[in-house]
Amino acid sequence: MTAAVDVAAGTGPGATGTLHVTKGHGTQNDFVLLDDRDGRLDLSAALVRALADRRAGVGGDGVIRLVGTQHVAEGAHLLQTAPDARWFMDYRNADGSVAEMCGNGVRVFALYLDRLGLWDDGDELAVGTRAGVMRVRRVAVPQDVTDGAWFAFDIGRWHLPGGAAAQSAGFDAEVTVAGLDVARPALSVDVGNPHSVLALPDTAVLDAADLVTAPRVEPVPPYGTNVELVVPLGESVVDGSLTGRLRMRVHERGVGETRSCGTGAVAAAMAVRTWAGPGAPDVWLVDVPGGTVRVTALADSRAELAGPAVLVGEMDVDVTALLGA
Ligand SMILES: N[C@@H](CCC[C@H](N)C(=O)O)C(=O)O
Repeated sequence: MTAAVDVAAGTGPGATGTLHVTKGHGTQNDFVLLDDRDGRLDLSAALVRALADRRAGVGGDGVIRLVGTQHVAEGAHLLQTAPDARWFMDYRNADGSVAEMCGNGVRVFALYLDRLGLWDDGDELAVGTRAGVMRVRRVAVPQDVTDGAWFAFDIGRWHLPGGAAAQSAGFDAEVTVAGLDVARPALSVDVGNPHSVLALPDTAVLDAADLVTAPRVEPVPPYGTNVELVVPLGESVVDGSLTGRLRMRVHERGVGETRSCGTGAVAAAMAVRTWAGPGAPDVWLVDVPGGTVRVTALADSRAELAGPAVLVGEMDVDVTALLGA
């Protein structure tokens, strides 16, 4: 079913009609999904905020619009190199801002396309995003993890914006987190979107962090950043591979504290791997408040993200009531 808002009236105050939405999550990073495959909806920041509102709306950390790739500005470029990327994930944070990428969102989007009968290219599904094309496939659930359907994809190249200097120092920024006493060194990691990762000594300190208050990052990142707090938990053999394990909490740009962040898990694992130096595991299980995801370092500074995706239900939203509240 496609969106049925009165598009002539726009999607700001005064919009009318109903909007059919689906609610889903990946390790409890939750999203409101809209089917706008024909690209008729001009999704306003006001509508995103209203849908994401946990009291007066549907509730979510973000809103994901499914749109035909040919209908978005980035589409022509994406389709030139990946003509099979027919569907684009237009990702918005709960505050209405546009984000380049959402790792948990890609998996939930893939399940949504499957549910709509739009995953029609066999084993692999090409998803267009502002950070490039993600090729999603189904994978087995790792040993000792209980969630249902798992999906994996190569998230592309990650890099340290601070370059070789940041790599050898292990940090290029300082982050002050409420509830923790001092400013701590952090490493900036770009995974298509910006992240700042800081290590904490143990899980008691991690639990003491107040992430209701936005962490202060110096120097101030020009486009904002997502902040990940991590505690390395050691290494063991999982499914035959030496695997590192981390606990992570995250404060997301445009949202606040969330129960998981896929790109954040990649940034955290790659930061810890950088700090550990040669011999560090390629595979990392990242425990977040909402579950566990797996990050695998690939050749050529690429990384794979794997984790669960769940769709929990659908509803028709009265747009006038939503925006009028
Ligand atoms: N939760 C997402 C990331 C969503 C975007 C982020 N808040 C940003 O603004 O960069 C994930 O799973 O990666």
